[in-house]
Order: sequence, then structure tokens, then C-alpha cells
Amino acid sequence: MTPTSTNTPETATAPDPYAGFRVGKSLVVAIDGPSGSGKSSVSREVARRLRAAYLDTGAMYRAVTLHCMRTGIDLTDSPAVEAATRSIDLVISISPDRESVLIAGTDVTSAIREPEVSSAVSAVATTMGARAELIRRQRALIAGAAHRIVAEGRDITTVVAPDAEVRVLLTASEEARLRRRGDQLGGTQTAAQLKRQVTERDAKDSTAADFTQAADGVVTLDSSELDFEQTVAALLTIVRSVAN
Ligand SMILES: Nc1ncnc2c1ncn2[C@@H]1O[C@H](COP(=O)(O)OP(=O)(O)OP(=O)(O)O)[C@@H](O)[C@H]1O
Ligand SMILES: Nc1ccn([C@H]2C[C@H](O)[C@@H](COP(=O)(O)O)O2)c(=O)n1
Repeated sequence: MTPTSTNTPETATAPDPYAGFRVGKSLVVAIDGPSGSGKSSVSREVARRLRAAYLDTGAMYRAVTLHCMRTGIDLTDSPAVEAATRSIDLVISISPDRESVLIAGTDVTSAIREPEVSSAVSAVATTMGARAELIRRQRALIAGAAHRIVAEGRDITTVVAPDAEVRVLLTASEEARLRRRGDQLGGTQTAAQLKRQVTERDAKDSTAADFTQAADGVVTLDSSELDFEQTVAALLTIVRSVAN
């Protein structure tokens, strides 16, 4: 089943002084980058300020992974994973203010963030048939968003929405990304655990999508020396300069 959005982003009728972006003009902001670079948190906040929809494509890979795990599908069995991806009844919110992922009506919003899913998700991300189906659904969600959307993942600037008005590779040094993920998890993880969750997962995922270097026309934003607010402001500046 094709996923449907549970959100209709606000249709602005007045100028949007904070975003400084012309009202009424169609806008797709595509963001890629490695784990811990700040894609989800920064993109969500930028979407709020642009009064745009927000699509977390990683959540879709996570949902398929959880579905396979719960239904006993062997994640190394590519045809079975592809079939599961084609048939999954997946509904994802594209509101930046409401995180919601449903599989066949069951709320899996928190479950897809569990460490077991994070450890297993690369198996789905590297199953090309599964990618093709998720890319198809992601394009449909982007096309169906009212008139502005920020979509983030690993292949949005290159494959899902290469014609987006704004295309950004959000990076940060490995040290910054490991530190951020460690802080995010409340200091509960050892250095080795963090490396597995960030660096090793990226190494596996980058065999299926290139998010380590900016493709032609993609602007690189290195947030290593920026705090969260500075990164949001820098991304909004790029949006204004590229899209206006
Ligand atoms: N510029 C920044 N400075 C400091 N911390 C940041 C910055 N950007 C994001 N963060 C924090 O870093 C953590 C990781 O960010 P986030 O989850 O958005 O990364 P991500 O790129 O989406 O990772 P993943 O792909 O693994 O989901 C979060 O706690 C977030 O608040
Ligand atoms: N467009 C995308 C989005 C995500 N992935 C993969 C890479 C990750 O291992 C996994 C979960 O993403 P996260 O929630 O950590 O951002 O999904 C991908 O291959 N392509």
C-alpha cells in the first residue's frame, strides 16, 4: 500500500519573515549526510521555520527492518525483504511537529529507534529492491506535500529528489558526530559501541548510497564547529540564497 501523509502542512497566506522565502513558491529541500551529522534534528527545525512538511526517510528503512524482524523475515534473504517492502502498510507523518510511524495501524514510532533496529537496518538499506520501493514511496510523499517539504536521508540529493530546489550535504567530523551521538544517548555508550552505531553503520550504508561527498550542484554544510542553532541558521541562509 502506498503510504499516506497524516499531515497537511500549513498553507501560508502572508509573507514568512523568519524564513525569508517567497510564499507560494514550490520548495523541496533535500538533505543528505552521515550518521550524527544532525540531519534529522536540523531538518525538522528548518521545516518548522519554513512552515514546510518534513520527511525522515531513515524512519521508513527502520520501519521495514522492524516489520521483517517482527514477522520472522530473514534480513539476509533479499527477495523476501524486497517483497516485504513492497507489501508493507506503512504510514508516516510528514508533520515536523508530530513524529508518527504506523505499520498496519500499529504505532511503531518508538520501536523503530530501538538499538536492535539500528544494528539491523543496514541490511534493508543495502537491499536494492527494497531501496527501489522506498524511493518510489518517498517520491510520492514529496510530490504530495502541499508546496514545501524538507526531506532528509542518504540519497535524497542524488536519487530521490535530484531536481530539488535546494540540495545540501550536511557533514560534521567523525569526532563531532561520535560526541553528539554519545551526548544524545546520555553518555550510556562506550566508545566502541558508539563507533559501531555511527562509523561502522555508515561504512555499510555507503555501499548502497554515496553520502560522503557532495554530488554536482550539492552545497556542503560542515557543522563540526557550529552548534545546533548556528547550523539551523546556516541551512536557512542556504535555502534563502538558493531558492529565492
Ligand atoms: N550542530 C550541532 N551541534 C551540536 N549538536 C547537534 C548539532 N546538530 C545536531 N546535533 C545533535 O546531535 C544529535 C544527533 O543529531 P541527529 O539525530 O539529528 O543526527 P542524524 O544525522 O539524523 O543521525 P542519524 O542519521 O544516525 O539518524 C542530536 O542530539 C542533535 O540534537
Ligand atoms: N535515504 C535513506 C535514509 C536512510 N537510509 C538508511 C541508513 C541508515 O542505516 C538507516 C536509518 O537511517 P537513520 O534513521 O539513522 O537516518 O536507513 C538510507 O539508506 N537511505
